[in-house]
Amino acid sequence: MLSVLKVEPLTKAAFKPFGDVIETEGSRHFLINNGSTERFHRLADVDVSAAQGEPIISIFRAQPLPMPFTVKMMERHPLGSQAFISRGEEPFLVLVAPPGDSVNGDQLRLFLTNGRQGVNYSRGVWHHPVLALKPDQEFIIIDRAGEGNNCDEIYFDSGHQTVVEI
Ligand SMILES: NC(=O)N[C@@H](O)C(=O)O
Ligand code: NI
Repeated sequence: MLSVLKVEPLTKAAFKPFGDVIETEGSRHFLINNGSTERFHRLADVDVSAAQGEPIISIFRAQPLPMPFTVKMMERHPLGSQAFISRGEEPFLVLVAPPGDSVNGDQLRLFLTNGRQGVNYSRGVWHHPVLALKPDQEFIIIDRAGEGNNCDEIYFDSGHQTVVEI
């Protein structure tokens, strides 16, 4: 059986089961620095303290997958959240499924960011590794360093094929 995933626009409400949308639009903010700066405050929480984890900041330089592609696997980070913020105003794809012991193809949700949004996957949320849309697309990553296995992967058999195309 083959199903083609529908691309959804990324909104805070739609993404709530999976984590946070990191954006200025519609976000709480207030003036600081004597009125010269707007602070868009606590857009997401960095949840990495399980098993004495520590928050780290990295940069990913990613290459796009050829489109359309068949979803072969998903991963999750059971010990920490993971945030992706595109360094340029570049949209990217976000493929997620709710936390749980496994992933059914019909639980997959595919979002397209508007170029001014990042995402913070909550701990344990299934997601596809970063899905860049441009060559050498760079992302600022905020996630966990520390002991323990923080990456579970799940591979789909060829029975139910889910295709991503935009
Ligand atoms: N492996 C790694 O650091 N990146 C993945 O977790 C990912 O979500 O891209
Ligand atoms: Ni990840």
